[in-house]
Amino acid sequence: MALTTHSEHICAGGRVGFYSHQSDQLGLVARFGAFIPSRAQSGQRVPALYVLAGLTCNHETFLTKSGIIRFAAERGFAVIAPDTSPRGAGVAGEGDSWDLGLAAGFYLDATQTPWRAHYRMGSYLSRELPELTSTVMPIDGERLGLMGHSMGGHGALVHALRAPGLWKSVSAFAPIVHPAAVPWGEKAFTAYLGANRSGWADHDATLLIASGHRHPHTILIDQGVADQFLDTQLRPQEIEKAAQLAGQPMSVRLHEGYDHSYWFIQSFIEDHVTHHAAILTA
Ligand SMILES: N[C@@H](CCC(=O)N[C@@H](CS)C(=O)NCC(=O)O)C(=O)O
Repeated sequence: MALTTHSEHICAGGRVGFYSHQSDQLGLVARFGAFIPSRAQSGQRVPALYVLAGLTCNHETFLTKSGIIRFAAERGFAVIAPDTSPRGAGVAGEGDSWDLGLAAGFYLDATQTPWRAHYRMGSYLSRELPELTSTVMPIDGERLGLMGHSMGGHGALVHALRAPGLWKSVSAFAPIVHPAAVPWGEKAFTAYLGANRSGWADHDATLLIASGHRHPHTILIDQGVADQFLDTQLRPQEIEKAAQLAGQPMSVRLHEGYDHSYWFIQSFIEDHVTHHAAILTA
């Protein structure tokens, strides 16, 4: 459980830091970012928001660009930002395309050679990292919320629907809601999970809801209408339809003019922190 500290900085009265550790699940050194609010300095354990970034990003991106830290500080929330894929797995060609391999781990455990040895971000996120952060940081492991952007939005929805007892609250920005039916998901799932689509349903939020998975709290989704990936990769109407049919509480908000970038996230991040706070501090 030893952590290596790469840098730490005072921010919004708390501390933001970037760390690495030897991951059992990944079999490699893994990096993550964390914000610990000042409230935790008095020995109090605080709720944590886990934030999952999208394709091409890393463990720094969400903390740096979303503007979340100021709002987390006000609420007394920690923020934990995992990386978006293993690093150093040595899979041939893993850096060749931006939507597969490096920075494109899709928050799942690969079952296919050559990915399966190290591409285990699913178990890393659902088990190893929460255990680690609740052990070495003043975090209350019973009050964890999960949010993400794009590929990270997919990760947030899937993990929260599969483990609502661990992830007590969930929200997403421009998530890939139905990866089994869009090019990003089809490419990644074929490589990581194999061509047999029957194994994909457990990794697709729309299909999870259709097959009976539920989250007890409202799922908040924000989506920009000028997002360049809206119709090809994201299609929030798919999960909205599934949620309506299933009776899953969900709020899908469409925002005219906003694109896929962190400028969009920055514009609505406060609402997401408020959404999580209403559940985690109830
Ligand atoms: N590289 C892609 C875009 C990738 C992209 O937009 N990634 C999103 C997540 S899916 C992101 O947040 N990128 C980092 C950033 O905007 O800072 C392209 O050329 O179209």
